[in-house]
Amino acid sequence: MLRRTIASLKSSISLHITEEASIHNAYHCRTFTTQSPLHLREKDRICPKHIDSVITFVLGGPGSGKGTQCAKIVETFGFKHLSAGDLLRKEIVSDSEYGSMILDTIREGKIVPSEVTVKLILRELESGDNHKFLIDGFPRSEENRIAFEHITGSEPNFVLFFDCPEEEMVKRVLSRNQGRIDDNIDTIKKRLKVFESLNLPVIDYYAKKGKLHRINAVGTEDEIFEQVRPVFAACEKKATIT
Ligand SMILES: Nc1ncnc2c1ncn2[C@@H]1O[C@H](COP(=O)(O)OP(=O)(O)O)[C@@H](O)[C@H]1O
Ligand SMILES: Nc1ccn([C@@H]2O[C@H](COP(=O)(O)OP(=O)(O)O)[C@@H](O)[C@H]2O)c(=O)n1
Ligand SMILES: [Mg+2]
Repeated sequence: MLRRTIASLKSSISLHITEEASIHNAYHCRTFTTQSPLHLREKDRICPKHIDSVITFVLGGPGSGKGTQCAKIVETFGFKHLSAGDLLRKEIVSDSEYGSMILDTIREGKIVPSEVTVKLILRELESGDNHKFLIDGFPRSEENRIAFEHITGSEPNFVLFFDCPEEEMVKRVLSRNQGRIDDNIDTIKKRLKVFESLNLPVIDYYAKKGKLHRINAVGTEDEIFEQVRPVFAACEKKATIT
């Protein structure tokens, strides 16, 4: 099914998804018509495998501590961690057709086209048996968000936002020491601008939908996790009750 999904995505997703039949091969079940912000008349579909999934988006500026807190959530609550940035970096070294485009985009602090990123995320959602996912660093733009919703037919159960002052983010990124091509002051400045102009609207969108959990990202890693823990504990409790 995964191969079919990827094949159909390759041919159909330039944000003008018209090949309903090919997507329908991979996604059947509930369908209804929606009018999207991109004015696409779409069938919203839910992948059978995702019906019972818990999907959490983890947002925040560069260096706000998303990856660090995701590791703690994985350890404590057994989620599978999908970092959009890591998936894109793996794609660069895997000789993929998109590698050089992704490298250039990351070096410039810009956002990789949604069809590429969503495809990589979908591949991970489809693999393995875990049904609880943390999708870290995604969606980073309204285009990312809309593409995910259209392609998977799903929305996140909830969204974490690590709210961190810029100075602190810059300090953390500059001392991250992971050899990343985008962890330099020039690219960080660009990433912060992109965060403000493209990612904040997504955060606002989920706040308005009542799905956003804002976390104060200043403090020790453990202090921050104590704000994160109740969000997931409540989610576990709800799953036990229902
Ligand atoms: N609460 C914290 N206080 C200080 N440094 C932190 C904290 N959380 C993470 N870091 C460090 O900041 C850097 C960026 O964290 P990371 O989790 O990679 O952020 P993001 O994924 O949001 O870019 C890393 O070097 C990490 O060890
Ligand atoms: N949804 C995404 C996520 C990351 N990216 C790219 O990957 C880079 C690194 O993302 P990341 O999530 O690993 O970065 P951090 O916020 O963890 O520092 C971003 O600056 C973008 O260039 C993207 O294009 N689209
Ligand atoms: Mg990260």
